[in-house]
Amino acid sequence: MRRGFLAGLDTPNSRPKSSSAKAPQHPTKRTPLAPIRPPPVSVADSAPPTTLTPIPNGHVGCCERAKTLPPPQPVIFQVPSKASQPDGTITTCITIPEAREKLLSKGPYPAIDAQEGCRIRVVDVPGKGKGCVSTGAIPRGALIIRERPLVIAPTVMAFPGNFDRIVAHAMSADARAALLSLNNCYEDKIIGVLRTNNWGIGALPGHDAPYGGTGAIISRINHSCAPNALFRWNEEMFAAEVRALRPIRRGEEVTMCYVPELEGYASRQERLRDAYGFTCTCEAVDGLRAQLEGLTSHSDELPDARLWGWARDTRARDDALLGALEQQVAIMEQELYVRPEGWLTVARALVKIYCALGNTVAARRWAVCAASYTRAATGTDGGWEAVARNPEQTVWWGVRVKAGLR
Ligand SMILES: C[S@@+](CC[C@H](N)C(=O)[O-])C[C@H]1O[C@@H](n2cnc3c(N)ncnc32)[C@H](O)[C@@H]1O
Repeated sequence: MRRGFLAGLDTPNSRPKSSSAKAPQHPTKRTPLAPIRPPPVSVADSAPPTTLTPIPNGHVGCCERAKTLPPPQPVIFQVPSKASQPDGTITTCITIPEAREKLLSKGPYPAIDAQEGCRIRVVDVPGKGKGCVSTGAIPRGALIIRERPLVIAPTVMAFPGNFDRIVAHAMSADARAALLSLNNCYEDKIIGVLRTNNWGIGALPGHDAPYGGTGAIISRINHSCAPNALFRWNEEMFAAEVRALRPIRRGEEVTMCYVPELEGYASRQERLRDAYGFTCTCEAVDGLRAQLEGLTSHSDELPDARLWGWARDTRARDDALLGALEQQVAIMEQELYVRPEGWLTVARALVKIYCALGNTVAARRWAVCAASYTRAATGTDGGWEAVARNPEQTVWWGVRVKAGLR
């Protein structure tokens, strides 16, 4: 059974409680498709690692009890310190001494303004337990919530047998109650809650290993294979952020994808069942998703050299580069695909092409798209809003026209 980022480290409590339940048959017949990324490396397949590959953004079935790794030396401490922020959420960090020093020396971290960063509320969602719905309309790229986690912990670690008790003891009564109120699809108490609710935050300063963060509200966000929101760890603020991947209506459920979206339907379902104990019934399927992987421009943006070559090539047609990009756009729209990396490879190239062609309307449209996806992924627009305002100011503007090609 392969689960999250680890396989072969099963313990009696490391399977979701309901994972043995037979999955309901999906109404449509689906063809399993090859994953876009190589399968995760199993720790059990190799010697105990000295460094671990940081997990990509997104949910992971994590915080495994490992039997084969050396005894852990976790340190548990609070960030930011109670003294610096008496009223804010204090994060209980489980890490190694080197990371502790780095994290504490980078602080004090700015306070989180709960009003600025919370456009969702937790409600009961039929068939999913609790979930989050938006309290108002949210444009693409906008901040939905910024939250300091209750706990951050490595997702791969040999946790000691008394881990639950040690962590619970280290936390304040309120934080412990908030953590333990979260959904838990495992038998283990705290490790189970972390595994059910962690979002990948990547490596910590001082420890090149994958970590996950669990938050009181962010961890209530349910999964969709066609999500409308994206998780991001803001290291400077020591906070988790969720941003909109497309415009979200007031009252709409906010969802994020717990698994790689381009992976085949069967594989996504398997991961969700194995790590989170549920079968996804959402609409997003695989019709054309595999083709996104095949389109070179999905992972490799058209290089500027090629764009310049086309822009100055008297024999090339104006639409020579547009066909593949438009095909990709059509597939992404049809498949409800919203990952910024896919859209940005297309949008950035289209801005340049339409600038070269001197097409203000189209250049602006794609610059707005690039700005909002960049904001969703990074928290800033990356300069694309200025391009959207004045595409004529870019170096690409009218290149084909100036070259006497039109
Ligand atoms: C991180 S929690 C999300 C919040 C959770 N629904 C709650 O009540 O706190 C993950 C768990 O939510 C449930 N869940 C998330 N997405 C779901 C979905 N699309 N369909 C059914 N259950 C889902 C599963 O039980 C999963 O283990």
